[in-house]
Amino acid sequence: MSQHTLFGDHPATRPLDEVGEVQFLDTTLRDGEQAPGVSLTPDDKADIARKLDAARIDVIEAGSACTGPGERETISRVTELDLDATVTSFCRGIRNDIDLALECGVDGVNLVVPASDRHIEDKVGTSKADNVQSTVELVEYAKANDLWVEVIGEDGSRADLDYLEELLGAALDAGADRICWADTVGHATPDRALECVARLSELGPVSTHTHDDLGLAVTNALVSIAAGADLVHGTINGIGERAGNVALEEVAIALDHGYGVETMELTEVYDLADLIANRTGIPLAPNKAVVGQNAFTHESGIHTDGTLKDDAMYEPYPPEKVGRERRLALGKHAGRAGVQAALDEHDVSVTDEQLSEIVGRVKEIGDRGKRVTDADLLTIADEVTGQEQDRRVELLGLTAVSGSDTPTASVRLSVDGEERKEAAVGSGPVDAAMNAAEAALSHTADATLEDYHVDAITGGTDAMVTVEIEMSRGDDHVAVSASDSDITRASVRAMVDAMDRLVTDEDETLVADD
Ligand SMILES: CC(C)C(=O)C(=O)O
Repeated sequence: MSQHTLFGDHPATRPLDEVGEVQFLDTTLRDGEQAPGVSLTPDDKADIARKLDAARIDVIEAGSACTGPGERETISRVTELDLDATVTSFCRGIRNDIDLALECGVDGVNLVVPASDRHIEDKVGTSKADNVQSTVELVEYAKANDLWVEVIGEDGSRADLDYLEELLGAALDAGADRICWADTVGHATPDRALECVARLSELGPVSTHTHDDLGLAVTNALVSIAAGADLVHGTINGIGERAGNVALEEVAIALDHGYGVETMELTEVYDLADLIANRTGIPLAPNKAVVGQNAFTHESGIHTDGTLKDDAMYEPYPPEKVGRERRLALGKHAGRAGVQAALDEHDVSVTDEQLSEIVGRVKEIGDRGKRVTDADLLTIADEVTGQEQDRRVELLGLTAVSGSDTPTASVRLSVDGEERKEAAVGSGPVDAAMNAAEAALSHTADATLEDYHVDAITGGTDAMVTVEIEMSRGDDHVAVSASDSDITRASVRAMVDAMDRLVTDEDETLVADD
């Protein structure tokens, strides 16, 4: 027996490293969109679906056709993309829901029928026998319309298991392609997941749909696979009702890293997570597994030193595997090795004594609860080495106007003593001001804004905000932060400071030729 058997030698489990193919059904566009406050436009759904397809997701549940005409338009946008993935709609146990799904041109339906007494009697108000009968008729109807059909027993983890077997067995007998065990309220412990999925997998192909209310969604998905499930439902970033669905990227990396089982294209994971965070407005927690900002960032002296000696010292797998890069951050736990590495990155040479002083000053900033950016480090290094340079790019003035008309902004900069003024429009005042600053600087140097991030430091409408940006120019990267009570001013100041750092080559002429 393999060492990789969950629950030891429980007769109902199979070794995860011997499971062969495991498919993914992504429900970011349906269960993910059911997270409070999330509403995706047709363009959002089309962009996300394209990315999911590029990441080799097998089935994309594009929405619930019964929601209304707007939702049907978004599902149709996805079906028109002609993706490799099977595209489905969620349908309640109502014939009209299947008709509405057919109008959207889907390949299949995820037919949800009640499974627990609570759902059958108190929610739907039917009997167990009628529920089986209507499920059979709905499956036959959907199959007669050439649809791929998965039948999901809602609240399956709280259902009577004998009844769940009867219901889903009848669905398979009526022609359903697969059945799904749903832990609708994230209530199951791993042993309950094992018991249910093992029994259902005796009937035919089984999917698993787990929620994270007990923080067990990934565990229960893995246990389900060990018990016989061969398709996992989930969302990217784990968004979804309440505490969310299982995060597919976490299941994917656990299967790959722990058991050598391949599922989705892992190198697409980070871009996908970023896109979904942006479009749904649900940010990624910094400590989120796989895709959080800190997942491959090392700050403490001991970890940075270890990582510089051996990349794998404090990482289970390399960041490139999931489309990311490793970062070494500076803060109160910084050590000499980390600071030296950061200085090397910016080609700054210092003596041992100067390094000690720089480390001390970096720690002081960290002790005040602040992150130490590249710009902070370079300013400290300039002061400690006595090589303070005159600024070459400075912000002289900024005006931004927003209201019911298109937001506009103008900025006035000094570049090597020459005054530059530009105006621009944007999607908001910050965007307009950043566009204006970019226009004023573009005669100077081609730089790219890589990252932009805002944090409110205090509460209230007069909150201080810190804007952190990362810019690159050729091979040079610089991270800069600026704090202000005005978010537009903080953004432009950060951008101008970053440019000032990126154009310090002494031989470069910044004044435009007229
Ligand atoms: C599959 C369906 C009904 C679902 O979202 C759930 O049970 O959580």
